[in-house]
Amino acid sequence: MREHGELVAQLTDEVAAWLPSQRWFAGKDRPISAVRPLSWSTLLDGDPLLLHVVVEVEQGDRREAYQLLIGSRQAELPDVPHSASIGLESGLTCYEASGDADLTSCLLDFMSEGKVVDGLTFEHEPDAELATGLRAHPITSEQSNTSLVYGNQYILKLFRKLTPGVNKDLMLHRALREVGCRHIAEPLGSISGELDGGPTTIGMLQRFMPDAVDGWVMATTSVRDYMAEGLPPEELGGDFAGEAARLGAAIATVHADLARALGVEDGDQDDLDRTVQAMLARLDRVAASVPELVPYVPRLRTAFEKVAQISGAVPVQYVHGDLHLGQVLRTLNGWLVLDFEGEPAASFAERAALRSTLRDVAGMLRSFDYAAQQLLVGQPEDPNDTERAMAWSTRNRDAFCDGYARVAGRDPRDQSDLLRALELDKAVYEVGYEHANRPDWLTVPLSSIARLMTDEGTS
Ligand SMILES: Nc1ncnc2c1ncn2[C@@H]1O[C@H](COP(=O)(O)OP(=O)(O)O)[C@@H](O)[C@H]1O
Ligand SMILES: O=P(O)(O)O[C@H]1O[C@H](CO)[C@@H](O[C@H]2O[C@H](CO)[C@@H](O)[C@H](O)[C@H]2O)[C@H](O)[C@H]1O
Repeated sequence: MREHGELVAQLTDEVAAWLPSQRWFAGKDRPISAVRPLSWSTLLDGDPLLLHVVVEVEQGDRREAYQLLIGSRQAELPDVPHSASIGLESGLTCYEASGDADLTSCLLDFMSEGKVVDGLTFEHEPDAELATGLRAHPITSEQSNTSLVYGNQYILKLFRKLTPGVNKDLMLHRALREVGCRHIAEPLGSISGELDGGPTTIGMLQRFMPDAVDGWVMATTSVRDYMAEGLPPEELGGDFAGEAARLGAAIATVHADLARALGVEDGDQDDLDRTVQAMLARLDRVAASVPELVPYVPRLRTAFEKVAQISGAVPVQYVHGDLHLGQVLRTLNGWLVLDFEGEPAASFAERAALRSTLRDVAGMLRSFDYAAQQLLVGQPEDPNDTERAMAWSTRNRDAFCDGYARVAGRDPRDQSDLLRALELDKAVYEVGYEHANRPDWLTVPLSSIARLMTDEGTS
């Protein structure tokens, strides 16, 4: 089909060896059996060369599509991290090019010009005028995709694992912008290609907030202060509870905006039954690959089955789907919510499904636990540290729920069975996520499950 297919085909073994060391590669739980190119586009020709490549990664019965930006030069590796090097092929140095600012500026230029380049469509949103010629650097914070910041003005997220169709992140950002939501970074452009015969979003451009700090950084700084000082949380300079309450209020506002933009449906018993089935299925799936989860399975099942007995309808709507502290940014003007893509491992249908807003509340409550516990990872067990970490978590979880309740007019803690089950379901998801992505962190969700199972999960 397009030029440079031979180079792409020759690189597959090198790509297979290189993928497992990439933070964004979500298949670290199984060996790779094959890598096959699905499509490639030449974005810059000559020396250097920039190729956009979609590969299918086969791991036993699992097949997933990932996108790569491959740079290739006759010279040695340019100034990019050593880990970017993929291999030498036909005398060319081939490397992951997202860190090569000489190559990546064309992505913004193409969006600004609204170009179609070798099968990829670059667009700006109808009312957006984009600057050109800006150089980009990849962000360094924890993330499942790869984001490039252009001149402190724009941020382009390249979705690594691809699912066919318009990405939910882009779809919900557009809907929220339509209703004037104050808590999102404005969507400005997108890149799409083709996967499984249909147009598929591969990148989204948004306004970059240079003055922003992400919630995870703020929260973990506060935890560190708390663990180091030995003072009650409210006496600390870095107390996070006020922010946690404002964050709760912002999330309730985003939920109301999503409902205004895209509607709310009355949930029924079938919805609850489906929720329980999905929780049980996820539990079985994760327990089958993570033996450490197995002892908790019977009690987790009981907590999930309780959801089917909830009386009264639980309304459903579009929600964020994977809300945590790394998905929210504190700017000078308040909290912004990022990344409405949903859980990276979920299928397209799961991400598109309407859900209870409590799912997002549960996600954020889990994140307060994570922030509190991450300092303990790899440390010898000390009950005092654990107690302090949990005190920080409880204080901030309560503040978040208070802020949410003030705006929503209903307190999420009032639906305790559903909230607890959703939190446990999220923790089960995290066990699977950590097992596949960050095995060293597996103890974080596992210890939460152990605790939630013994203390009946009061928040
Ligand atoms: N508009 C923005 N302005 C400033 N920083 C941003 C913006 N969007 C994302 N970020 C930074 O990038 C990080 C990852 O973004 P996110 O959309 O959550 O990516 P991923 O889906 O890969 O996890 C965030 O935690 C935040 O630090
Ligand atoms: O941000 P993503 O959409 O990529 O979400 C995935 O990665 C997250 C980690 O980067 C992961 O979140 C888990 O770790 C966070 C700390 O790094 C913590 O705040 C979250 O509560 C915890 O779930 C997320 O689950 C995963 O889908």
